[in-house]
Amino acid sequence: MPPQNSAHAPPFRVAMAGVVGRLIRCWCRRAVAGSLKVPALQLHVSKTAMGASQKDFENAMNQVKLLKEDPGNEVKLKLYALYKQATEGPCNTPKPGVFDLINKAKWEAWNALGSLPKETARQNYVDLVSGLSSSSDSSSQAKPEADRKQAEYETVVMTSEDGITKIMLNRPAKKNALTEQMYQEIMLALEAASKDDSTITVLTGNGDYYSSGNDLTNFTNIPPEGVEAKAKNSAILLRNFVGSFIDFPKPLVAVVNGPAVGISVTVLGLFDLVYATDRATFHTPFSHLGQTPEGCSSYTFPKIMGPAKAAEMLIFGKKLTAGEAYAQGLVTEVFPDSTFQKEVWTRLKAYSKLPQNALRISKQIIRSQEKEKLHAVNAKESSILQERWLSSECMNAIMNFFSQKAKL
Ligand SMILES: CCCC/C=C/CC(=O)SCCNC(=O)CCNC(=O)[C@H](O)C(C)(C)COP(=O)(O)OP(=O)(O)OC[C@H]1O[C@@H](n2cnc3c(N)ncnc32)[C@H](O)[C@@H]1OP(=O)(O)O
Repeated sequence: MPPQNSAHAPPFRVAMAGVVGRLIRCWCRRAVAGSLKVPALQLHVSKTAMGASQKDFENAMNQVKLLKEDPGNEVKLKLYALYKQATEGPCNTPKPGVFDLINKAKWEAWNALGSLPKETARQNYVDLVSGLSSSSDSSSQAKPEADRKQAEYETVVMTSEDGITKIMLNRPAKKNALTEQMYQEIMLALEAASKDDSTITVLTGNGDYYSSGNDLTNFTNIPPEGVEAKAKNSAILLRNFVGSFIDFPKPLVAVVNGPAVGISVTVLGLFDLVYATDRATFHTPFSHLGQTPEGCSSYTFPKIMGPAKAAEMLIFGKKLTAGEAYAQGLVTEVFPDSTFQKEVWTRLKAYSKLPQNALRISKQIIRSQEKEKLHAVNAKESSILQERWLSSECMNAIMNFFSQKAKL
C-alpha cells in the first residue's frame, strides 16, 4: 500500500477500491448465474462438513441457490469464507498476489475467520442464510405481508414503499392522541420496521395534527387493583415505549405534519431527522398538567438547545413555532405547508437509495455513544412520573380537561 502521506494515496485507494468492487460484482453475478463455481454456492457437500447440523448446512447451501435477491458482495464473501472454514478449517493457502483481486478478497475474508471452529462456522453459515432467506421471502412478498401486518393494527397505518417504512398515527378525530393500544401498536410497528428490508423508517400523523400526546383518557381507566397499579403499569408502558425509540437500529425520521404535544415532542430528541411543516408547533405543557418531562427530554433537550431554552419548554411549557424549533435545533428543516409532503418524500426517497448498511451502522455508532445514558434517563423519568400521576396536581389537571375541556 502506498505511504499515507503520498499525494497519490487517496486516488490510488479509490481507484483500487473501484476496481475490486467491479471485479467482485462481476464474480458475484457470474456465481449467482451458476457460470462460475464458487464453493459457497455449490450444491455438493464437502465430506469434511460432518456433524449434527450437516443437514442444515446442506439445506442452507440449497437455499443460497434459491435466493430471489442478490445479497450483495459483502454477504457473498462472508458466505464463501464461512463455507471454507466449515469445510476446510482455518485458511491454509498462500495469500494471492496483489493483482489477483478477486481471489485476494476471498482469501482475506476466509483468513479473517482465524481459528473459528468448523462447527461454529457451519452454524454461522446456516444462520446467515436463514436471515437472508427470511428477508428475501418477506421482500418478495412485500404486499401480502404488509397487508397481513396492517390487519393487526387499528390505530396506526403501516406501509412500505421505495425503501421507506411509514408508520402513520391514525386517530385524526382525536388529534392522534396516544391511547395505550396505540403505544403498543407503535412499538410493534417499530419492531417490524427494524426487521424489514426498508432503509428508513418514518413516523407521521394522519390529519391536521402530528399528535396531541398522551390520550388523557388513559388516566381515567382505573383497574380494580387501584390507581397505584395504574400508575405503575403506565410507567412500565412509558419506559418500554421510549426504550423502543432509544434502541431503534435504523435511521428514524419524524415527518411532523402539524402540531405536536407532550410525548410526541419529547421523543423527537431520539429521531435522526425531524422534518416539520411550518404549521407545526411544539408544546410540552408538563407543569400545566402536574407532570414532568419524559421521552429522555430532560437529557436530550438541554443537549440539543441548551439549558435555558430547554427549561423554557420543559419547565414553563413554552410552545414553539416550527421556526423556533428549527432555530433551537430540535427540528432539522421546516417546509411550507403547501409543499411539505412533496418536498419531504422526495428528499426521503433519495436518502433511501443510499447504501443501507452504511446508514444503519452510522446511526448505531452515533447512538451507541450514549445508549446506556438514555436508558438510565428513561428509567428515572418514568419512575418520577409514576409518582406524579398520583399527585392531586396531575389528577386535577386531567379532570379539568374532561370537565371544562380546558385546552392547552
Ligand atoms: C402511558 C404513557 C404516558 C406518557 C405521558 C405523556 C405526557 C403527555 O403527552 S402530556 C400531553 C397530553 N396532551 C394534552 O394535554 C392535550 C389535550 N388536548 C388539547 O388540549 C386539545 O384537544 C388540543 C389543543 C390538542 C386540540 O384542540 P382542538 O380544539 O383543536 O381540538 P379538540 O376539539 O380539543 O380535539 C378533538 C377531539 O380530540 C380529543 N383529544 C385531543 N387531544 C386529546 C388528548 N391528548 N387526550 C384525549 N383526548 C384528546 C378532544 O377531547 C376532542 O374529543 P371530542 O371530539 O370527543 O370532544
